[in-house]
Amino acid sequence: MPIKIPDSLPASRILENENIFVMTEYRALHQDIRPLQIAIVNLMPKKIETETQLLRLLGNTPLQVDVELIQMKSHVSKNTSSEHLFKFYKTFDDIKDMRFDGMVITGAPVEQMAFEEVEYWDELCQIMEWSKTNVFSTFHICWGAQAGLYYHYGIQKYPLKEKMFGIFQHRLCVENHPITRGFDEVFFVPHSRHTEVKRWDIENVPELEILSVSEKAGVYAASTYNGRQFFITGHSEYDRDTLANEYFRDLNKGLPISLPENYFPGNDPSQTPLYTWRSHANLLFYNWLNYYVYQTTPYDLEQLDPKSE
Ligand SMILES: CC(=O)SCCNC(=O)CCNC(=O)[C@H](O)C(C)(C)COP(=O)(O)OP(=O)(O)OC[C@H]1O[C@@H](n2cnc3c(N)ncnc32)[C@H](O)[C@@H]1OP(=O)(O)O
Ligand SMILES: N[C@@H](CCO)C(=O)O
Repeated sequence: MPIKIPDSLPASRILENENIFVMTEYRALHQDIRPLQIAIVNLMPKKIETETQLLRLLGNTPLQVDVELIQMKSHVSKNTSSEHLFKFYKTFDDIKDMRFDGMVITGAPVEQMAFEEVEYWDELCQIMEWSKTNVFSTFHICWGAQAGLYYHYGIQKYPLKEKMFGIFQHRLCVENHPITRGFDEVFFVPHSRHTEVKRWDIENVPELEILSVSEKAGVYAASTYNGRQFFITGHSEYDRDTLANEYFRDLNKGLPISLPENYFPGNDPSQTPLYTWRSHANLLFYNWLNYYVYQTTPYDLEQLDPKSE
């Protein structure tokens, strides 16, 4: 939340230079407050698990958040019951005339096929196109980030020789960026993917800025300069045991899988994994919701400007 201090207090200028959010008294008096409208396009197979993970993070602010869960009309989910989807989810047709302050597009286990082979690709493209006019800021995760970078900017994904699997160390590329406010100089995030986007492909797009990288896991976070789109290649939302579940799943199926890096104490899979990315995840979602949604979205969503990429 912003701090309200007299304009002339020395801390005001210092904190403003650090991008710490300082609100003038005038703005504080005139700020209208309403619940934020957030859509979650849930493409993950185990949708209840993902809903819980994302809602835990989106619920960790003093802001009121109204959430719409969105499923794909053009895909029948194998791993989440139709009862659950019928009860709690809407489709794009139901929401296309609405506007949202924020939207999350999740990962999906379809990264090893071409985008165009994904059953719901056309529908997702429709949603991503619509997001330019009907959503203030869109937060893309893992395959969702690859899909967004490809759809909006023509950026390709490439297969990795070995699955990027584990908890990797990251560093910031931009000093005092509001989305990374309060982050430690190095921080840890889970990655679990067979493909990657290349740093130079993103650097070649003038609208995009790289915010964080990992020596081992590559680009972690990028955004448009105006903050209307964020692309996050890791899974900060994952629970303590999500990578363990993926590891044992593949092991039991006889699939080639290495131990997740930097995850089980002593690399012993019988040990409980150390949860080293939770504070990062909370801060990332908190900062997005506060700085790129709540403080900047129009009070009247009908006044939303189209995204200028
Ligand atoms: C790169 C990232 O974004 S990582 C994010 C993805 N991470 C995860 O999904 C982690 C958890 N997932 C899992 O543990 C596994 O995917 C499981 C256990 C849910 C299912 O694994 P499997 O038994 O190998 O495969 P299964 O055939 O059941 O599911 C594969 C998924 O891909 C979907 N899929 C397969 N082919 C296509 C296609 N052409 N178009 C769209 N979806 C497809 C399936 O429908 C299913 O997803 P759904 O449940 O949403 O319908
Ligand atoms: N995180 C995914 C990768 C596949 O897209 C899994 O392990 O299921």
